[in-house]
Amino acid sequence: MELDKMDENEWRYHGEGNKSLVVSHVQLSIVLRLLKYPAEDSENPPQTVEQAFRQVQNIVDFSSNVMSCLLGEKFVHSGEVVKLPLEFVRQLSIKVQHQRPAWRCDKVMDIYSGCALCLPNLTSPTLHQPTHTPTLCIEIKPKCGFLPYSKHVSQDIKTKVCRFCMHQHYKVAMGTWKRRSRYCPLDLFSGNRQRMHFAIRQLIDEPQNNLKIFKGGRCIFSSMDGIEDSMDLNSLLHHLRPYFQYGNNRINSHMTSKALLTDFIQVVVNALLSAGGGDGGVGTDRRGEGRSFCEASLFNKERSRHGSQGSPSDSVLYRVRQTQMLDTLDIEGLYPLYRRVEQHLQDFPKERTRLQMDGPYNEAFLEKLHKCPSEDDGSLEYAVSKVHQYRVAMTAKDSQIMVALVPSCEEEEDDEGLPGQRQHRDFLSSRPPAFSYSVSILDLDPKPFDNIPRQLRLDQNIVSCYLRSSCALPKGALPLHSGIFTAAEREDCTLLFHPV
Ligand SMILES: O=P(O)(O)O[C@@H]1[C@@H](OP(=O)(O)O)[C@H](OP(=O)(O)O)[C@H](O)[C@H](OP(=O)(O)O)[C@H]1OP(=O)(O)O
Ligand SMILES: Nc1ncnc2c1ncn2[C@@H]1O[C@H](COP(=O)(O)OP(=O)(O)OP(=O)(O)O)[C@@H](O)[C@H]1O
Repeated sequence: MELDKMDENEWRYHGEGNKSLVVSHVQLSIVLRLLKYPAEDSENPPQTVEQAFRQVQNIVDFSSNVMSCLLGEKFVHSGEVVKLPLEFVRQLSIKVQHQRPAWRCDKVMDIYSGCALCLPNLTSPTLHQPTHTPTLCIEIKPKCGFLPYSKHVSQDIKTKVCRFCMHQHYKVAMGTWKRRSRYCPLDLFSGNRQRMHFAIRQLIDEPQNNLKIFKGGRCIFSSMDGIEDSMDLNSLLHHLRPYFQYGNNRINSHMTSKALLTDFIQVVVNALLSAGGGDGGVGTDRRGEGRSFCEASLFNKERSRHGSQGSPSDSVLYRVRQTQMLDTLDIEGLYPLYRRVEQHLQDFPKERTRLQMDGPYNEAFLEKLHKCPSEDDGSLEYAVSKVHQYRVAMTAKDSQIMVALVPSCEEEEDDEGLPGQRQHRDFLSSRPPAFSYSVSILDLDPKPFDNIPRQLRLDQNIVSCYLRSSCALPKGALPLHSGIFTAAEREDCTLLFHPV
């Protein structure tokens, strides 16, 4: 990529989140991730070019120096900061505007700084020859995979029902989504194949912003619009069928949609549980023991109690959850420590730099994170360490897991593998067909220190909204799933017990 010869026609809209917009190159396997600003700031950029550059550099440093150490290098691609010609960025912004979902247009792309993050395109890791099968890619935003165990938790319900399941009530009440998702992160992180299968099935039913599926780098399945559902299961099945019908005894046989979906989910589960050549083994995540089931999950409680050992210790799920669990105090226990730091910074504003509240995210930051007294000794250092740990946990709770799959026969032909990535590659020896895969973790940006009060307010709103919905239901009934199964819900449960 030659930065002085950038042409907007060589880039297309790829996707966006709350704070960045991503475009992909039409030929090379790379993406550019550009910052977004609130639309009201579009006339006056909220930061200088130097600040924007620092923000993007901080993202790279946080990912490569902090998150990569915690999550494992094999899963993390930190990318590099690039400085783009402003005219290119302006033309690009005009070009992609009509493809952006309306609900994301409260923010505009940064056209002033020219700073962007250049990353490998994890959804189309190989340049396909016409004969090659396009890569299938599944992106999951799993959210928080454990129940808080902190003594500071004031509401008992938080130790029984997970944050995601409670948040669903709040999101529907606020009009963010039309329907509640029946996905529960604790099922996905459980390491129990049936629970994981169930969780992914729920994501397919109601993807919200937790699931996207790509084929050859193009998004083929997602909830593109916040309110209207634009995903179509039949079209997804149509895309998947060729991947699951080749080989062995399936060449001429017709798979039912249910069997096709079961195979597909099984391949994803295998990838999520597998390791890239590490030592394997079952997780020994003692802090989460006995608290691995969310009472709002629809998955059969008895079954889950008898077989959820946790994910293997070198799997992506284990690493993400362990990092999330750096939030040891819960926002309720953390907030007073935030106040201690905030008070100190009000008295001594210059200390913000020494304490690395906004970076730089280097080895010294990692050391602050690790060197934390086990008990609160009333010190500023304790508070700073806990705040840093909490922010790292927040990043892990908001990250995405990307699983790229290539049928393994393709892989044998093309010994180059999945270029553009440091590989976590293995063969999945599930029932046919076999896939080779790579697993990555995206969106590892630092969460601002000043966001912490918002976290507390949101936590309170989520819990009170959930408790209000519980009061409206008959005694003993948990609000997410009232126990009265619809035909569709029963169907989902039977899918679990198909022979595999
Ligand atoms: O607070 P949460 O759990 O709702 O997470 C926010 C996400 O909402 P979600 O519930 O996943 O739909 C939210 O995602 P959406 O915009 O809803 O797709 C962002 O990821 C937000 O992060 P940031 O402020 O952009 O850095 C996330 O905010 P942080 O809490 O991670 O700062
Ligand atoms: N390296 C990459 N390769 C391929 N696709 C990517 C890559 N990085 C991001 N994307 C796509 O772009 C989308 C938006 O990116 P990202 O999640 O980083 O945005 P964000 O604004 O930081 O999200 P959030 O809402 O969590 O703040 C992702 O959901 C993913 O589909």
